[in-house]
Amino acid sequence: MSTEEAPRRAARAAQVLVVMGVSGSGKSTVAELIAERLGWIFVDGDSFHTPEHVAKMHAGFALDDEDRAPWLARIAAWIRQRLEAGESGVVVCSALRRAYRDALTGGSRRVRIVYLEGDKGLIARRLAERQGHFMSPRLLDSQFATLEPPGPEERPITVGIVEPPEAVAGRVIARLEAEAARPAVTGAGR
Ligand SMILES: Nc1ncnc2c1ncn2[C@@H]1O[C@H](COP(=O)(O)OP(=O)(O)O)[C@@H](O)[C@H]1O
Ligand SMILES: O=C(O)[C@H](O)[C@@H](O)[C@H](O)[C@H](O)COP(=O)(O)O
Repeated sequence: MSTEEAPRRAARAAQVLVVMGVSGSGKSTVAELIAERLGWIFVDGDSFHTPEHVAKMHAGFALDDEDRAPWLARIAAWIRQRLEAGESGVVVCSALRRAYRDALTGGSRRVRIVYLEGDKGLIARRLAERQGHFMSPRLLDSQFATLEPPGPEERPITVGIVEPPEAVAGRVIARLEAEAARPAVTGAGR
């Protein structure tokens, strides 16, 4: 298969990737590359936050479950719209807890969790260098405390984040391609 054919293959059945992980794990950077390479619609879940919640996080206060519920509902609606329209997409969302991810997937196998896994030290260094973002780097401890890494029953595509973004994105796409070549294993799902 040529490198040009690969993305087209993955795009055949509409699906949505939820790129998750703690703040600074590289979600926005990597998800945008994945979407670009696959030609899928991209949205950053940060754009679904209210100005009040952006200000809260900027001030160094973590969101709680109550804060997050309407944000997750807006992202879930975006996901549903993509699937109903038969469009594939990539959405960035920290989706730290299992319950948040269940709200996003709605139990659909067409919504895939992509987990960017990295250690706190590396991510703290990247956050310290990140410019122009509202999120306070002081919230990293709280992000790790809230994180419930996805279990195998969630069928996550888990990738490390040590390599450059292009390589991390490439690993995710390679996993999707490998699964597309094994339809009997992944199944069409609902
Ligand atoms: N794989 C990577 N290698 C090196 N730097 C990265 C990598 N992924 C992201 N970064 C950098 O780390 C910072 C956090 O990435 P970002 O995409 O904003 O994370 P998130 O969306 O998860 O908060 C950014 O400055 C970004 O350029
Ligand atoms: O659930 C949360 O605690 C917040 O919503 C938080 O996760 C936020 O959405 C982003 O993660 C911040 O932006 P970055 O992840 O891009 O730093």
